[in-house]
Amino acid sequence: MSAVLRAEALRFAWPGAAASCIDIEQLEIEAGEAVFLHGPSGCGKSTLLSLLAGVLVADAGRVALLGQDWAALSGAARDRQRVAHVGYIFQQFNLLPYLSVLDNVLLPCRFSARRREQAAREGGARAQAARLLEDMGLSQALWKRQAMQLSVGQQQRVAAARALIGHPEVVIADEPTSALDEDRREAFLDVLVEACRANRSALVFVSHDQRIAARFGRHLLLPEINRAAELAQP
Ligand SMILES: Nc1ncnc2c1ncn2[C@@H]1O[C@H](COP(=O)(O)OP(=O)(O)OP(=O)(O)O)[C@@H](O)[C@H]1O
Repeated sequence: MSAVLRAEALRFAWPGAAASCIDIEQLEIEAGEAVFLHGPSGCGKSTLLSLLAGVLVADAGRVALLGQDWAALSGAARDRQRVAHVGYIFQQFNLLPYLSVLDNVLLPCRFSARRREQAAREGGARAQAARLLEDMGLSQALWKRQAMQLSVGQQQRVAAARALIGHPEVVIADEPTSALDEDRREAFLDVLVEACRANRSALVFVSHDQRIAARFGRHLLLPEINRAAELAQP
């Protein structure tokens, strides 16, 4: 089996912090796996996602995406690697506020030839963006609006469409359903989980919401693998 994400002897401390935030001996995530990552507030879930996606770089040990060690790349090369292979739904969405909804979704295809080529197999980037937005329940009337003019729940769904366009090998989602009502949440998960399953994208999904855990094939309680959390216990 080939892991799309692999962490070994991974250690990370936030600058100025007295102790490590992340200390994980080994973690492998395979293509097509749907991982529900959970644990108490502050246990390091978002930090781990940032390390897996090369937004943060390990202090010690290694994190590799598709066999490529993030630490071996320059900052610019990490950005290119991330946009080519990772769809990231941040807790704060990170949409470009003045760009239209549609242009936000198209961004990965603008910056990555790989994502563009993948989208081209399904009728082109614009057609795929349109399909994803429709699947997410965002009507065409919204597509030309600036992202900042959308509600929080609508922005979450735009961020998800942007993460999925061009079928990245890894989709990372940091509490992406927090602002959605129950119907929207279920529809959102239907689209996200099914898109990842169909494309064999690994999905790493952080949530406190145990009601949705059953949708995921693998459950990872972070304090069980994070020695830093264990050591931090009184
Ligand atoms: N930018 C930062 N600078 C310094 N410390 C940080 C930063 N971001 C997070 N931390 C610290 O790292 C620890 C883990 O935070 P993290 O956000 O990864 O936890 P989490 O499990 O995702 O929490 P939550 O469920 O509340 O979102 C916390 O102690 C937090 O204060």
